[in-house]
Amino acid sequence: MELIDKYFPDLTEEQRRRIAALYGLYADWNAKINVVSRKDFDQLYLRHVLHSLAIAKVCAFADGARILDAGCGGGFPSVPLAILFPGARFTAADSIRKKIAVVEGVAGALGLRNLTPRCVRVETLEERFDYVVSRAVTAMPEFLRLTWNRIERGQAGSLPNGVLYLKGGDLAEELALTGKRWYVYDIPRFFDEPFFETKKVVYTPKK
Ligand SMILES: C[S@@+](CC[C@H](N)C(=O)[O-])C[C@H]1O[C@@H](n2cnc3c(N)ncnc32)[C@H](O)[C@@H]1O
Repeated sequence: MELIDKYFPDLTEEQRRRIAALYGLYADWNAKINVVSRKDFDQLYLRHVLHSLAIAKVCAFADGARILDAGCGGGFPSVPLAILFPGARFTAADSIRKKIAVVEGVAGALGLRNLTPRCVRVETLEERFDYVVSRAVTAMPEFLRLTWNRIERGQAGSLPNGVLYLKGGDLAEELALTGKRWYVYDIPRFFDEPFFETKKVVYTPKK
């Protein structure tokens, strides 16, 4: 929790309580359904919670913003973001039922009413979103094929609507293949921990 306080010193009591509760909730769920690699579970706050919150350092979502977490697995990045932005509305989508069961369990225990877990393939969704957030789902050209049509033009936060994706390593070639203009934010601009050394938030607006 100190790690989160270090970079997000202005959390409300409710946000702190919810973030602090994540460890116990994921520990219980992960014992039943493995959604967070057991070898990095003791680094849950660094590798999963803080990593997810890097998106918040790039874009602040307005109240009412509609955000899709495409391929959310156990709820990253959407669960930490939904705690941080209680006025925004998150849809956490994954095609694997047992992963969605974990997200339902965690969100239910936290009383996180601004997050809706959905067991669905994202390319079959019919509703529109202001932003798509994601981590570790598929290569970017394919990811955009799955999600781009779901995004509505506009601005429901500090950046124009678009895709915000957590990525690592050298991505110039992969991003170039999409034919879109990308803005790359190195996470070490926000967080000091060596874990983030090569990690980035990449963003493209829906124009
Ligand atoms: C490596 S996991 C990452 C999970 C989470 N985003 C994280 O970073 O912890 C990739 C997830 O994407 C989901 N996924 C892949 N393609 C999908 C699709 N077309 N629709 C919904 N979920 C998908 C998989 O089921 C899997 O849970």
